[in-house]
Amino acid sequence: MVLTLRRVLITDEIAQQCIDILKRNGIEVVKNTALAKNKGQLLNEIKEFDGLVVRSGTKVSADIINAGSRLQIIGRAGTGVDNIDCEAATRKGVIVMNTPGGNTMSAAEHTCAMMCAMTRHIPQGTESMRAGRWDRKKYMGSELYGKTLAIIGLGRIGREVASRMQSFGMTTIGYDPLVSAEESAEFKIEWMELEKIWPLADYVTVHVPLIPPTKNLISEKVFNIAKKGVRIINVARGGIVDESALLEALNNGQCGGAALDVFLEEPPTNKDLIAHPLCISTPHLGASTVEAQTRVAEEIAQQFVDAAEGKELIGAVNAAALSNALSEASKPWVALGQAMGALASTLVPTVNGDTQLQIITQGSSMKGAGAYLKSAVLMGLLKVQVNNGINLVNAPMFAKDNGVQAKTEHKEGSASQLVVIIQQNGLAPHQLTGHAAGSSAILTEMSGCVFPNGCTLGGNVLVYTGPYSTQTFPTVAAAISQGGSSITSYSGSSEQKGVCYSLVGLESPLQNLDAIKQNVNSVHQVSL
Ligand SMILES: NC(=O)c1ccc[n+]([C@@H]2O[C@H](COP(=O)([O-])OP(=O)(O)OC[C@H]3O[C@@H](n4cnc5c(N)ncnc54)[C@H](O)[C@@H]3O)[C@@H](O)[C@H]2O)c1
Ligand SMILES: O=C(O)[C@H](O)COP(=O)(O)O
Repeated sequence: MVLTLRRVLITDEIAQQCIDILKRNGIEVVKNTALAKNKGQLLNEIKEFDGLVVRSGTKVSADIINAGSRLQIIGRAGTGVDNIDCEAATRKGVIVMNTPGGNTMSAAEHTCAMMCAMTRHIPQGTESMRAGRWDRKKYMGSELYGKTLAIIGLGRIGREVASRMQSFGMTTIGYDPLVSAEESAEFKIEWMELEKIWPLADYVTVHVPLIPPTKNLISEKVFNIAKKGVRIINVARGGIVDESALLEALNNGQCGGAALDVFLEEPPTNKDLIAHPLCISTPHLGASTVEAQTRVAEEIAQQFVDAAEGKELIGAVNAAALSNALSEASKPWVALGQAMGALASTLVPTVNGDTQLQIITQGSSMKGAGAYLKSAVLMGLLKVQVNNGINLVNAPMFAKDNGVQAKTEHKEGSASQLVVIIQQNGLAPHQLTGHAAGSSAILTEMSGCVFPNGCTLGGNVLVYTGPYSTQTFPTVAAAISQGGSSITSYSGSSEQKGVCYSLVGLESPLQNLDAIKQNVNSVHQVSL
């Protein structure tokens, strides 16, 4: 899959470095931040661009993505991709990428700053002095020292917040379903289940993505079992803290303070929450530092350039297979997977909901390769049927839509190889085996028939079966020549149960296979 990035549209405020890097690499850039708030115009404009760069301000909905007839890549200069319909992008084969590490420090520092400011009433004190008051008694604070901070989400930002607040003398406890207690202990965070955390925490800070399990994570139920006066910090995403429950808890004293950088709707519509004397807030400023903005602008631009040059694909959130397809070591394996998928499609009457695939990686160097080779095999398998732009990004989704079941398995062993088994209900399974040699994809076995010298896969290939006969190849060769093509390679397999496979490389595809059909058991034409 080659990206052709000629024109890129930027619809949010991004540092100049992004534009400079893209332009230096011959990419035309249009920056129009007004489009973030004008969906109608964006729907119209997007048609003219190959790439789109946004921050959190532009809602990249399914209709915008589908209107982007030449759109190939969406870049998020930042972390959260919840403003991008990633499912719609994947379905259309559009890569979504972000720059997750670029603003970690800024977001962590903002979290800590808000925690301090909330605890010592700094915004309220500033406001009162601006109003000419000297309210020393009203703004009595408390110490962070000795208090317990619960960190929900122990990823990049959560860990940075932990180390900073530990230096204030806070005890850090936390939860993350993907981080073990042992790993968490390495960051001096005591891992606990959420139910245990709530009654212990003086402060709760959330650093999770907004996904269905984290929506309203901090709810009325949590406030009911939390320590009276618990303070809440949200520099992650609006919607993780239930804003109505928070307001209610601030009003009834169950919550002693809130520090919010992000909101369910931005700008926020819950004015009573923002106006509450115990709530301090900032307009989504977590990543708004010169350093973070420079980093994310440079990173997203460089990632676009590298992807366009086919060098590497960094930061793609919906294209694991494609990321691997650009690495030198994986490239021939991805090509092999696609070719074996296409050959597998010739072994069943039609690929449908009855089709089951088993993708087996063998050899220690292939451990973990199943995840991306599955996309490659599915792309090859479905390519013939799905005309509508199937690629390594959307192949698993098309497979799911078609009811194709695909399982991966890894087996240890000294030799590295890929095995694809295709089966349909009531029919015998067929197995294909292959490996990569240098930059070539080699098929060694097809349905029990062995290619003694291996068959190098690629290009337009005619696959025919029949009993071994010295007569068959000359008649097929004559038909190819009459059909206006010529032969570039030939591989014949051993005979198994009276059948052998022949793979004939063609200079150009044939329009009609009728002349060949008369002389063989079966014939298919595939592009590998
Ligand atoms: N306010 C800002 O300007 C700003 C800046 C940067 C990032 N963010 C946001 O901060 C959040 C965290 O960013 P990050 O870079 O640390 O992400 P990350 O991916 O490094 O960490 C997120 C962690 O949350 C964990 N998690 C997922 N589901 C969970 C659940 N149900 N309970 C507990 N933990 C769960 C994940 O396992 C992961 O470890 C994201 O929502 C991001 O969009 C906001
Ligand atoms: O997820 C992120 O990276 C932050 O929320 C920053 O968003 P922003 O780029 O719109 O400031």
